[in-house]
Order: sequence, then C-alpha cells, then structure tokens
Amino acid sequence: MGRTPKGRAVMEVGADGVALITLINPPVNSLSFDVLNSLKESYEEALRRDDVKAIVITGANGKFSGGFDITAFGGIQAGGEVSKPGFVSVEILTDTVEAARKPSVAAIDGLALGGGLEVAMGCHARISTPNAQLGLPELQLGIIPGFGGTQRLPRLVGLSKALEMMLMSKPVKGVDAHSLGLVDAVVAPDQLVKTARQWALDILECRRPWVYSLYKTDKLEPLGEAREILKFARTQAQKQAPNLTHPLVCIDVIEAGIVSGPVAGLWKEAEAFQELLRSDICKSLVHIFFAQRGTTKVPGITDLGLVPRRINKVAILGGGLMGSGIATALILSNYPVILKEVNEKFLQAGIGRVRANLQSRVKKGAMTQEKFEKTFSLLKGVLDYESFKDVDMVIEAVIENVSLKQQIFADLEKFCPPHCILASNTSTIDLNLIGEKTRSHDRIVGAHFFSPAHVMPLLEIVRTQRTSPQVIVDLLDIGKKIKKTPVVVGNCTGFAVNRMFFPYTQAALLLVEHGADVYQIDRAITKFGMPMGPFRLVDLVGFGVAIATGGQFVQNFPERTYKSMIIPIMQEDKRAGETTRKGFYVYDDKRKASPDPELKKYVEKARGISGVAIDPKLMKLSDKDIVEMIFFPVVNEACRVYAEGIAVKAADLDIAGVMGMGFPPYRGGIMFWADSLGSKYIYSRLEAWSNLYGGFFKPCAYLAERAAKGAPLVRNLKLVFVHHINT
Ligand SMILES: C[C@H](O)CC(=O)SCCNC(=O)CCNC(=O)[C@H](O)C(C)(C)COP(=O)(O)OP(=O)(O)OC[C@H]1O[C@@H](n2cnc3c(N)ncnc32)[C@H](O)[C@@H]1OP(=O)(O)O
Repeated sequence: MGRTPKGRAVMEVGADGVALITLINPPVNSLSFDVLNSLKESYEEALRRDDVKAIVITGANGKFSGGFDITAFGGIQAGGEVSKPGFVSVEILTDTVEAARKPSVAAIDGLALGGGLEVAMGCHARISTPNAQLGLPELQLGIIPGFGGTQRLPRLVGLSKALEMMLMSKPVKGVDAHSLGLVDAVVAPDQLVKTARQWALDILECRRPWVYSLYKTDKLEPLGEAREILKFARTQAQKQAPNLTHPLVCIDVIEAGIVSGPVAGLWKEAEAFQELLRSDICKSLVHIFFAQRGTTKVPGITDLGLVPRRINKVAILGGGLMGSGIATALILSNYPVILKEVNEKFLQAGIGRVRANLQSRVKKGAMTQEKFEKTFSLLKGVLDYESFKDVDMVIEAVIENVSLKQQIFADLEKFCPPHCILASNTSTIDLNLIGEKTRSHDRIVGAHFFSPAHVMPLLEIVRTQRTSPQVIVDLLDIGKKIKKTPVVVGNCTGFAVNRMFFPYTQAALLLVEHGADVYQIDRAITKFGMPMGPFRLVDLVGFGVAIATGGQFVQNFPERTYKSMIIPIMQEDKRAGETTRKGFYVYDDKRKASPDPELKKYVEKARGISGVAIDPKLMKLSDKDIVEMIFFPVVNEACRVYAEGIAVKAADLDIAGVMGMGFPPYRGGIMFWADSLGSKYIYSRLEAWSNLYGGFFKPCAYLAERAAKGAPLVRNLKLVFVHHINT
C-alpha cells in the first residue's frame, strides 16, 4: 500500500476558460512536497489544455497558504527527502508559472506567508481580501525565503520595505499590501475568486498589464542608494542579533539579485536556502516553533473532549504592578474586569496604572483614542466583594503572604458563585497552602503572569493534584484569547520558571564570591544571547524581590542553595538595584548602567563572612566556562522539574525558559540546548565542580542516570541533534 499524500492541489476548469487551482492541505494549506508536485502537475495540465485560457490559484477554506511545510524540515535535516536546488523557485514558479503563455492570478484570503506568498508573487497579479496577512517570516525559522521571495519582494514593494518585512518577519495586511504594490486589488472574501478570474481574463486580453515581478525594476532604488540601504540593514542586523548569520545571508542574497540580476539572485537564494535549512539555528528555531504550539496539548487534560466554558467577567484582587498588568491584558482582549483594592488610595493607584499602560499604547500609535476609551470602560474599581456574585474567574495578585492569601481564598469561597475559577498569581507559594482554608480545591489554580503582565508572553498555569481538568481547559482558552503562550506545570515552590531562575542567580553569586568578575559574567551571558546578565537582572527586579524569592528557595531546597551575603550587604547600604540608582551597577538619569569600582568592597565583605577563598582558576574563566557554570546548574534544576513531573514535556521547559527567562530561542531552549551538548558532558562538569565548590553543583539523580546510560535528557528525543553553537 502506498503512503497517503500530504495534501494536494486540485484543478477545476470553468466555462469562462479559467482554471481554478486550489491548494488543499489543512490546517493552513502548507506546501508539502506532495502539494508542490501536484501544483506543478496541475499547471502543466492547465497549460496543455486548449480549453484553459487563464489560471487562478487559491487556497482552501479561506487560507491561501502558510508556506513551505515546516513539518518536512526534520526529514530534510535528517538527510531525507529534498528537492534539487531551484526545483520550486526556478523550475515551477519561474519557468512554469511566470513564464507561461497563460496568465496567472493569485486569489489571497486569510494568509499568504513564506512559500505561500512566494507562489503568489510568481503569478502575474494578486487579488487579496482586506484582512489577509501577507509576509515572508522565514527568518524567524533560521532560514531565508527559498522560493524566490528575496528577489521578487524587493521588486514589488521596494528594497527598504522588503528588508523590513523579511528581517523582522513582519507580515502586512491586505489593505497595506495594496498600497505597497504587493497586491493589485483588495476585495471582499465573497468577491475574491470571481474578481481574480476576471482579472486573469483581462490580462489575457491586454486590458490589464501582464507583470513579471521578477523583472520589475520601477520599485527598486538606484544602485548607489540600494547599496547604502543594504549597508545600513547589515549594521542593524549585526547589532540586533550578533549570534545570527542568516539575516546577513538574506541581505547578501538580495544584493546579489540587485547587482547581478534576478536569475543569479534566484540561484544564490536556492543554494543558501538549502544550506541554512540544515543549520543548527534552523533546527533550534523549528523546535521552538512546534514546542510553542505543543504547550496547549496536555496529556490527560486536553484530550478529554472538554469544551472551555464562557468567561464573561473576571475579578482581580490587588492593583499593584502585577494586578494592574493582568487587568490591562484582560481588558485589551475585551474581558470586563473588576479590580478590587483595600482602600480608595490603592484603588485609584491601580486604576491609574492600567490607564497608563493603555495610554502608552496610544502614545506609540498602537491604539486609537476611541479604542482607549472603549477598552478602559471595561474596568471597574471596587472596595468590597459585593459585585463578585456573578464573576466567572478571580485572579488574586496581592503580596506574597501566605496567611493573607489564605484569608482571601476563604472569602472568595463565600462571595463568588460555585463555578467561579479561583486563581492565584503567586510566583512561588504552594497552592495547596493557599487553599488550605477552603473546600474548593478543584477550582483553585495558579495563573502566574510575568511582569509586565500585559507585555510578557508567558502564562504559567499551575495545577495541583486536585485542580479539575475543566479549569485547566478554561485557563488555556483564556491564555489563547489574551495572546499568551500558556505552559501547564505542577504545583511546587517556584513552579518551572522560578525554579530555573534560582540557580541562575546563585551560580553567578558563587562565581563572584570565588573571584570571578561581575561585569565579565554579565558580558559573557549577554554574548551567549540572554537579554541581560544575571547581575543586571537582579538590579532590574530589585534586591527586595531577589531576597524574598531567594528565601523561598533556601527554605525549600536548602541542600542545593548557595547562600551568598553579597546582596543583603549591599541592600543594607541602601543599594537595592535600579530603583535606588545603585546596585551591581550605578545608574544615571537616563537609567544607563555603568560598572562601579566600589563593588569590590561589598564582594570582599561577603567573602569574609562566608569564609570563601578566591580561586585563581575562577578569576580567569573563559566566556564558555562562565556560560557553562551558570547554565549547567539551570539544566540540573530543569532536569529535576522534568523528572518530578512538574513539567510534562521537556519542550514545555524550553518554552518556559525562552519566554520566561529570555533564553535565546535560536539555541532551542534549555533542555534542547543541553542535549546538543550531551548529558555525559554536563554531568561530568557538574560533578567536578561539586567536588570543588560544594553541593550547589551536585548533579541530580535524573541527570546522573541519563549520563550513565549515555542517553539524551529528553526522553524519546526524536530530534536531530544540533552541534554546540560556539559561545
Ligand atoms: C521556501 C519557503 O520560503 C520557506 C517557508 O515557507 S517556511 C514557512 C514560512 N511560514 C511560516 O513561517 C508561517 C508559520 N506559521 C505561523 O506563523 C502560524 O502558524 C500561522 C500564522 C500560519 C497560523 O497561526 P494560528 O492561527 O495561531 O495557528 P497555529 O496554531 O500557529 O497553527 C495551526 C497549525 O498549523 C500548523 N502550521 C502552521 N504553519 C505551518 C507550516 N508552514 N507548515 C506546517 N504546519 C504549519 C501549526 O503547526 C499548527 O499545527 P497544530 O494544530 O498541529 O499545532
């Protein structure tokens, strides 16, 4: 029995002589090899048949195409099916579609991304719906457009706009695509195919221009100007992502087309595309793409056939930084919100924060004044529980105080309806403890947002043994509606993200007490790809928060806590981070951080208290050693979280690290990166350091077991391993 094809293109010839070719490969009509081969065959048939005068290409179910089939990448990377360079870009799109004697028009609804837009650009005209999304987001997968996009897009919209769309993986809407010249007309969805058919016939009868986008030059800037634009783009790309080379390859390929002509550009693109497809960066980013989509698939929860309940009204307790951020996120997605505070002063401050969050959007031009008014009107401030009788969900976001939270949850049980979800935004406290004074354990859940909650993309959904699957399904749905990536984790101190964060900061402190330099550590970690180093981060979150959360770790995991006095000593001296303008760095009026020579004094004092001697080896660590000494303890903790079942899938930890800690996505996330280095290597290094510097580095049982077997840390790892990306 043959294998079932993965999608197809079907052709239907109308009485008007137009062949309608439809791409079919649910859910997004991605271009698998089967679809591409079938598209080629359909075209060849349409060109052969005398009853076909013109061709319209479209996608099934209101979506043109989401691009080349990303699920095929793994196979190609593992050495499987691959087409010869230029098979699609030259043979199909240029020599068959664009060079045909019959005109082709793309009818675009929903989305035309990556290869999808490239197919459309090979046609002689494009008609789209106003809200369709058109773009070349390939760079976010570590590759460049490979079906001619690097050559055709600049010729349709000009070099500057094309570079912006490609380098930032930023799609445009149909209406904007029209004003840019990327599409020729915008029509309502019900007029789309009809208009495209007529357009194709009009081209045939010379009522409309027959445009070969590959050879258009009117939008291209003159050569000198183009070179300047490309030079600027290179500088920007290097500044924004110094560890990534594929954006530079993309710029080189575009330049080749401008300097040596589009056909030379197409061939250069084809070669570069095939090479990048096999790169470590691409493997990592594709892993992240699927891991992110996989977080909403929770075995034993989302496979039960439960349907999310409608949430009409949400209440938030506490209008501080977190509460106001969460309220902002919710009203931005049209949820009516009640914000409760303990007195009028705090309430007004909380409401003021929400207003400021929205106003900053208006200032940036991301929100109209009218939308501001409408959104802000969804928020209502209260001082008592009177209006809680019809809320569907409450999110408690008060200070991290167990008895206060226990009292609040007991009150909530009294004032909220029995179906109401009772969520806490605690970042560390055990939810069973919070709910101890209630009998509502099945509807108690953690909804851990990250600050600022209306901006940060991650939502940790924490379930206890007793949280009902329905409540998790409801929260996953809310997460999707407020555009967060949810990660479902088990209940424990620190959950997933903070458990990984603890050793990150502690390792950095341990190194400094043993003689390493604060600023070299931050530099090495930033070079590795973190948005900032551990010390700059502690300054940002403030020493108060660092001490409070660190305290939780000391209390719960004493055997692996490194107790450093550096932060408390500095705090005593009124250095508590950025807000006090002094921490590990000093800050000027514009909050620019500069190293402080005075820091030595505090480090020496802390060293004196802990009795730690300087280790000359740690004074001259390489950047690679710094990265490993800081991240291997994080890997170690991630292994514990995984082995304890706090995270169901290792890929969830990858997403938690990327979205909650800022771990570089192009390294694939913490577990994926660890497996690229090998469990044996990580184990042996941790083991050696634990002999030298104590239990903080001691490899956990799971890591030891995987290393002994020579097995990857991720069970059932099917991915192609990446090699170590040099730090
Ligand atoms: C040669 C070429 O130049 C190379 C290329 O074309 S590379 C591909 C370029 N295209 C892209 O990068 C688009 C990637 N996709 C997306 O950005 C988003 O999925 C989307 C905007 C298309 C849809 O978003 P949204 O509606 O939120 O749904 P989302 O959950 O992301 O995707 C729906 C499903 O389609 C799948 N999917 C999306 N795009 C896909 C693609 N190009 N190939 C294969 N599967 C794809 C997703 O994995 C998901 O599968 P699941 O339901 O099993 O988890």
